[in-house]
Amino acid sequence: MILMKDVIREGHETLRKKAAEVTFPLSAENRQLGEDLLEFLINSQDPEIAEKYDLRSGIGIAAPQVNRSVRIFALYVPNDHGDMVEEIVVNPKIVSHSVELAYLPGGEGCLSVDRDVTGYVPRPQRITVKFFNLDGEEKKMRLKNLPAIAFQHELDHLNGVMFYDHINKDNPYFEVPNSHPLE
Ligand SMILES: O=CN(O)C[C@@H](CC1CCCC1)C(=O)N1NCCC[C@H]1C(=O)Nc1ccccn1
Ligand code: NI
Repeated sequence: MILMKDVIREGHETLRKKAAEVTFPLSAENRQLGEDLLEFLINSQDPEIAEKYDLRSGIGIAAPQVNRSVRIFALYVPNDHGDMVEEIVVNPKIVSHSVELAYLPGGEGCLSVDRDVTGYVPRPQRITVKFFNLDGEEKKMRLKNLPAIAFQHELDHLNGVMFYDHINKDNPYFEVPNSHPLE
């Protein structure tokens, strides 16, 4: 199982690399990696397991965060209806996005960042994405609000981008035009 000791922190060069696409059929280790990433999220949101193994709660985690520079991440995040978006995402692409932006009113954090970085991280509120599952089947999905923000935060990790790269330097709480805080 993935533990916090396996999560690399800012300053580690892998967090700034562009991760490589994976080919199908997946190698045994890439399939296991995808399963381990999702398992980490589920564990991290279980109070007993999280306390037992000292896990920081996560709604997403990307392979580069455990020092594997491949285009795989997992999501385990509630949508607006309270249903969990539970996905192992391989070779993702954003195919279209809204003009409207959204951001978490409390800003974003990251399991690879052991400090609070204040400021809004504006991202398209709605996205249409394409990716493959572990079996190489292509999936197309429309996401909005928290699942959309999480997907984009994880996709950033595959491109060596950290959430604070998006924060307006001059005014971290800059009310980005056409953007809405997620209530
Ligand atoms: O790359 C992946 N990571 O770095 C884990 C991050 C990913 C999320 C950050 C913003 C969007 C995706 C993560 O899940 N967190 N970051 C550290 C604090 C805890 C946790 C979090 O934001 N939880 C949360 C947020 C909103 C609602 C409910 N829970
Ligand atoms: Ni992160």
